[in-house]
Amino acid sequence: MEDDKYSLELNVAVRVVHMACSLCQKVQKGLLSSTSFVQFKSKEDNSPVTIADWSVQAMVSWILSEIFGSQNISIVAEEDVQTLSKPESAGLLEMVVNTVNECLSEAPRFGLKSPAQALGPSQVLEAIGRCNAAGGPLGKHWVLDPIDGTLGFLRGSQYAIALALIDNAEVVIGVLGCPNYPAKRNWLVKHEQQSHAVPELSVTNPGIWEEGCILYTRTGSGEAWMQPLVQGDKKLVWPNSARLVRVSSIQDPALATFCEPVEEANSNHSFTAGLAQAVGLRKKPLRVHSMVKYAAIARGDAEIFMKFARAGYKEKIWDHAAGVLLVQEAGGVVTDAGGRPLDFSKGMYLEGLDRGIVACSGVKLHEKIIGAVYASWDSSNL
Ligand SMILES: Nc1ncnc2c1ncn2[C@@H]1O[C@H](COP(=O)(O)O)[C@@H](OP(=O)(O)O)[C@H]1O
Ligand SMILES: [Mg+2]
Repeated sequence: MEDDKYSLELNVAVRVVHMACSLCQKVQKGLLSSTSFVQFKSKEDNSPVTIADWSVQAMVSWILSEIFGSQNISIVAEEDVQTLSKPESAGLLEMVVNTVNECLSEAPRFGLKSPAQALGPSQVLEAIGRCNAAGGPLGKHWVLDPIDGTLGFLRGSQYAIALALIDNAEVVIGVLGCPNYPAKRNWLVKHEQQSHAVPELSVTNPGIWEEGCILYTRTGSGEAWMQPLVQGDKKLVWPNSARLVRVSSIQDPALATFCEPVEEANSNHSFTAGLAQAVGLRKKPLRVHSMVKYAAIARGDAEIFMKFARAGYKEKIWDHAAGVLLVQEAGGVVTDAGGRPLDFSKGMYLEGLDRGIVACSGVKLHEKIIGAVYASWDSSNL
């Protein structure tokens, strides 16, 4: 691969995800310290959406459009603009506009340009609405989950900002912002040792949470990088003490840690418990909201991530693209439960996904899990 291929895209993506992390941290602090109504359950599946989801989507869309040209880019992102456009949402829209403008005014701190004038409501709505591209097999598509794990965000726990670039069906760039996942190595493992009874990764000591991290990678590089978040009002200096991360070298199931969603509704915990027993995993599952699970595998803090959604649920590309590339470039393997690569060519859904998703630090653990799925599927209720 040419060394500089996608380098501008990667550079912009990392900077804009830093901005998004800063935005989310501010909104999360506000959320946790007040009872004001900033949450809005609106989606068809009744999942929560907050002013931070819309604000991040508007801000990222505006920056990408400024740099690459709004006519030239295709963005596939989670949030739609309908709810926010309704007259009864005027108060919410005002909060979003203010949040977006506050964040954009700080763009120079992250090496990007602020707008000449603050954006108005119609510009903000337009930026959100522009992210309704369908994706598909041809051309370049940016894929954004403005806040993945909104439930974790609302609970003051783990969430992620995920931005990926797909080029002709291949994920070529992956950037994951993890504002509550400290850059300190082995932090997760230490946390686990301190909280035997609570397998969910949650906020226990706010002091150590201040430093989140951003992980990023480029296809074919064989490298994944981590940067600490920019603190306070400091400037982002590239490459801002970025360091290489790598998957864990543990191959013995007895020593391996497996991650899964916190919510039973999003993945069948008893099925994965059966798989864990079948392959000889001894540790309790580490339950984490959002794509921070992919970050944990890429950083070597855990070895396995499994997700088995209920039959009929269609996984979305923005929930996986960035994380999958990060794990792969950091040395790991990600497939569906049939052992096939995930197909990012079919639009917003991972069409044809076989049963579930299995991400591992290495092929040996991966083969064991896939083998156990084959052995136990017919007797499961899934
Ligand atoms: N019934 C379901 N089954 C599986 N995944 C679901 C689901 N409902 C929502 N999700 C997805 O799971 C994501 C959260 O992942 P996790 O459970 O691993 O934390 C949600 O992302 P958002 O929070 O961005 O909506 C959503 O995309
Ligand atoms: Mg999501």
